[in-house]
Amino acid sequence: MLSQAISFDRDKVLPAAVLILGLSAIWVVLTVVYRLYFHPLSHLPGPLLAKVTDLYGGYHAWTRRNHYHLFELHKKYGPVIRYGPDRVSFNSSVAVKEIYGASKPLKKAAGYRAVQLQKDTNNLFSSTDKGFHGKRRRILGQGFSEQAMKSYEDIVHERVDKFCEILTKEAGGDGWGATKNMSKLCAGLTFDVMGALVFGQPFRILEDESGLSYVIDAIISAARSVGVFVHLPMIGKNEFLFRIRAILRLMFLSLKDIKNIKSFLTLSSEMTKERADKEAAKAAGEDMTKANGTPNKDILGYILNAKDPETQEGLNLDEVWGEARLLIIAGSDTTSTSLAGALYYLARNPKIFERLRNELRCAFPSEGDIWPGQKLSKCNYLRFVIDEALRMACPVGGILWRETMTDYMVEGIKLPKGTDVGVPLYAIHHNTNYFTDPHTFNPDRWDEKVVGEEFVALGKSAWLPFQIGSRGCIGRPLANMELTLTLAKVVYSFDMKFDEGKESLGQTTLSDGILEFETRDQLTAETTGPFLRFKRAGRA
Ligand code: HEM
Repeated sequence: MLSQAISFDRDKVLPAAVLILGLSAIWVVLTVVYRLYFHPLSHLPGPLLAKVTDLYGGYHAWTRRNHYHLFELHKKYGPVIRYGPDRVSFNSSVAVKEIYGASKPLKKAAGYRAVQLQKDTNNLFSSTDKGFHGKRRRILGQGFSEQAMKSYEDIVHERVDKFCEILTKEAGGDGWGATKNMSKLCAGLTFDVMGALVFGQPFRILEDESGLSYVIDAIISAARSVGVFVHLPMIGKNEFLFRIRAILRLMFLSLKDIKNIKSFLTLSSEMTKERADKEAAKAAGEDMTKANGTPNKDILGYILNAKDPETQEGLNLDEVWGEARLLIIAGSDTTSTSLAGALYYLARNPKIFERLRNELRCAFPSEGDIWPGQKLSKCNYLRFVIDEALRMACPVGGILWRETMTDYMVEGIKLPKGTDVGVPLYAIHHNTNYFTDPHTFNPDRWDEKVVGEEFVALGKSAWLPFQIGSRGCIGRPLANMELTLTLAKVVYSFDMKFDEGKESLGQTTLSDGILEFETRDQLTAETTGPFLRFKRAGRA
């Protein structure tokens, strides 16, 4: 009986399986042939596999060297590459304007849904809907106004001073402090600043007192999967894959990572609730303390009270929590990468370091006089050093995909509706059409008096660490405040040198043997080092 049943099943199942396999194989072959020879983008150059499947880009995102890979590919294939069946990468400033400029018929690509932090709640960063984004940006924008920025100065200043204090902690008889892994220390600073600015209380990671340094690990590990998913449009487009993305994420996480992420979720939820309760308990404005004659608040203080100027709607607690987490994530890694990058290039270039110190010492009688504001923004060389660090070690070095909402032309190339397009930031920042010797750290390239107005304008057209347009970085003024203040204070007061045994850590060698500070791209970046030692410097 049993053998009869099996043979009966086999008689039916086998041909069905063969049929399904056969049809699938035909479907795969037809899809490949279509994508290679008949697709509207089939005439564009690019790696064969990328033309056939998005898994090619997904794989390179997984290696976290996608930005370096795109740079090499553009060198090989030219300014336009097909980097997925329906994806095109452009390496030109014309494309920057046509893709990211204001009022273009493009929106964030479907891959961004992967950045959605809560199940069904979008945030400012993840939303692909222009209407939703406009409303949300009007609300969050109130936490980044000029007046708001002024009110944050005290908090940032306090954390930067703590950062400086740590540099020569444990100094020996020769005055040189113990070696510091600057990626770690800069992350401590920027996470502390974001904790203080978002929730009104620093995480105190710098002091290593609070036991909250796991927050950094949690965010870095969570970013790994996001950095891959954002390059896999199927995760945003296919509802099933989108719903199971939490399970897919497990492939990128260890048990420790999961524990850290869970703890961060609980912590941020509790801090948001606590902050909202405080705000509710007081009349608006009652919790302001005076600093420099301006009201002192944190970002949640603004967000909790903010209303969309057009609709008068505010955010509910869940939405506030989502935005709070987004701000911690978006505002910490990015700024710490730029800071670590700038310190790496300053340590590598003692003449540039000295010139910067001279500028600062002429501008300020003592370190204590360094404060955000006009005097600091007039330090042009400091600005050039930061802009150059943001070019070389761009914290978001990959490609930020946008989807065409109609048939659309970029660089004269007709793209069907639904095509993902973008400009890879690392690649354009190292494009010789805009930057001579692009792998050389040269702040003078931003000085009109040295290279001329035209040349600076050319560079600026291809410099977009904060992205441009309506989806550009909302936190740019805050990042600028942190970067200028920290670098000014460090360079003003400290000598620095590499730890000789660890000098080569945290660097990468590109294909032609060029050495650079390594950024491991996972939408934002993970970095190591530089490993530096500091000593309080006397005044000549
Ligand atoms: C040097 C530091 C920073 C760099 C290089 C940077 C870079 C960027 C870039 C390239 C984008 C566009 C991303 C995209 O199109 O997908 C962006 C967006 C964003 N950034 Fe930053 N960022 C920095 C610091 C900050 C800080 C300090 C904050 C918050 C306090 C912040 C919050 C955000 C938010 C919320 C968005 C989404 C804006 C929107 O879609 O409207 N960033 N950033």
